[in-house]
Amino acid sequence: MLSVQGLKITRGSGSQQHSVHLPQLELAAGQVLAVTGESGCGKSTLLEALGLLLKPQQVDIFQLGQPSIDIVELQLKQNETQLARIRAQRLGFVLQSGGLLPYLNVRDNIQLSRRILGLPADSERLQQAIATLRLEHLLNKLPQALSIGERQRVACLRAIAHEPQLLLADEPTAALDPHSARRLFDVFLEMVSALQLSALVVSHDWALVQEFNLPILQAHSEPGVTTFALANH
Ligand SMILES: Nc1ncnc2c1ncn2[C@@H]1O[C@H](COP(=O)(O)OP(=O)(O)OP(=O)(O)O)[C@@H](O)[C@H]1O
Repeated sequence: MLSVQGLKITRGSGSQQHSVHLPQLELAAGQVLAVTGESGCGKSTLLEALGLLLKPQQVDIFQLGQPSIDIVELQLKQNETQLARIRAQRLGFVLQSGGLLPYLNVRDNIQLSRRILGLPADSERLQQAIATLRLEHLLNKLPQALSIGERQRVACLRAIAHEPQLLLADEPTAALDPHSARRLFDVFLEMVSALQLSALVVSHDWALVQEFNLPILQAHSEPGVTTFALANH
């Protein structure tokens, strides 16, 4: 669950300044939104703010998870310890860069977030997802021995392995062929439904977004300002 009102983030300064606004967003458990907009409009910036990696200049309401936590209060109090704990427990990230740890094999990369939280390293759900994404034969390999697309699939699985409440994925299918991209979305949506996560997925893949009938959070850009709002279906 995610509830946000009056979110503003400003990056850069002077003529390079760029503001990203999210006037309102309510995301229920089990709901997925596709985030779309042109390159440089602020999609990653928005995800970083919702992922507590970037503190917004302004935000009126920012509630996260179940039971709901008041992020505004924690940010006002600069309670970095608690914010870091929420990031680790409740959030899952798929970064554009993949972000796998190069010295851990695929199995350890996937299990890392579970181990950090003291959960059993493996779970039946995780095994199933590994099988669906056809990653079994890669489990003992290091990331450098994987193709870009394989790394991206591992990064996606790692983001949901600890069963977070909010998944933030930045172009998770960018490096995948259409068939693998579809399979990845299948796994995502299955996990979202099974775990009752909320998810925001940045995607330029219109065909995929339409095929899965995802509601869209659309960027509306003017010079120096981007506003995100739900698109009418
Ligand atoms: N660390 C930073 N410091 C200052 N400005 C930044 C920083 N990161 C991004 N920007 C600027 O903020 C704006 C939004 O960037 P952002 O990466 O969020 O866009 P995006 O929509 O995700 O782009 P893309 O689709 O190309 O990944 C851009 O003008 C970018 O140059």
